[in-house]
Amino acid sequence: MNEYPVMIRLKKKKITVIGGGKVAERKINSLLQAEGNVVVVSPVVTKKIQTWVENNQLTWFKKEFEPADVTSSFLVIAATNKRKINQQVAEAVNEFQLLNLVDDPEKSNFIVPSSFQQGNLTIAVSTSGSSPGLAKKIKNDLAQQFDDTYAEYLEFLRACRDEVKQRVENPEKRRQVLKELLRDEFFELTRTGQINERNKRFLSLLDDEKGRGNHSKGLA
Ligand SMILES: C[C@@]1(CC(=O)O)c2cc3[nH]c(cc4nc(cc5[nH]c(cc(n2)[C@H]1CCC(=O)O)[C@@](C)(CC(=O)O)[C@@H]5CCC(=O)O)C(CC(=O)O)=C4CCC(=O)O)c(CCC(=O)O)c3CC(=O)O
Ligand SMILES: NC(=O)C1=CN([C@@H]2O[C@H](COP(=O)(O)OP(=O)(O)OC[C@H]3O[C@@H](n4cnc5c(N)ncnc54)[C@H](O)[C@@H]3O)[C@@H](O)[C@H]2O)C=CC1
Repeated sequence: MNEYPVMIRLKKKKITVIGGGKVAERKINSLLQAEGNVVVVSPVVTKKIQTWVENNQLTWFKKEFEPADVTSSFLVIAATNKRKINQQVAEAVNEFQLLNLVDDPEKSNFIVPSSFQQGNLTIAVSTSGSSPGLAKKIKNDLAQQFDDTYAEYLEFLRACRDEVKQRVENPEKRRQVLKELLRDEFFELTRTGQINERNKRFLSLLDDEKGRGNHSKGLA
């Protein structure tokens, strides 16, 4: 069976993590990056989780798991070191809730890939649980390759995309201009800091398309 990869928007969504150990800490770290409203249920938590509590970045219920803890959660992670407790969490959720058991991929309806972000670029690697360690290794290799030039390049591409949407009506021409921006030349001009030259070349692409001398406000 293949999983279906998605990018979930968690902003302000209630997320409940049962357990507050090393694995819970790792999952919470990325949930906070996504601005989820994180609630932790655990008698004990790591130092780092305590720091997040002190900084009001999450809510901690210092207690053992009870089924009522997960009734109103959008997403639930069972991350205790006790298999039996994690199974009880699985029994407490309904079929419409997102559920991850850190020790039982089969009973989870989602698993977490190894991922990193470089600006608006997200690279996520999954092995469907075959080897989380390999997923991490591949992610680390890719992180070397996709340096911060990509974040800057993506900002440029985003601005161009907005401009093209406004100014080029013909869908085929739109696609053509957007495709031209993926040429190595535009990446290299970004990498070497030749921003004026890069933006000028973009505008000339637009002018070519329109056949007249338009000038952009955003990227001129
Ligand atoms: C199925 C899945 C469910 C889930 O957690 O979503 C799952 C399950 C399990 N992991 C286990 C072990 C380890 N997990 C890691 C690391 C990560 N594990 C992550 C995800 C996933 N782990 C999901 C599948 C992802 C996929 O394959 O696509 C990452 C990618 C994401 C994250 O957790 O944020 C994160 C890397 C983060 C990063 O990039 O830094 C390491 C390495 C390390 O810690 O350095 C080890 C030790 C080495 C090893 O065992 O390989 C065990 C055995 C526990 C035991 O021994 O009892 C189970 C349980 C089982 O297999 O049944
Ligand atoms: N999916 C993954 O990426 C990985 C999963 N694992 C699995 O994750 C499990 C947890 O690992 P760690 O975080 O290292 O363990 P840990 O021992 O550091 O933390 C366990 C946490 O569970 C809490 N807990 C125990 N009983 C509880 C209860 N009744 N209600 C609420 N919280 C309770 C403890 O207070 C503690 O905070 C391991 O047993 C292992 O099977 C391990 C490595 C990676």
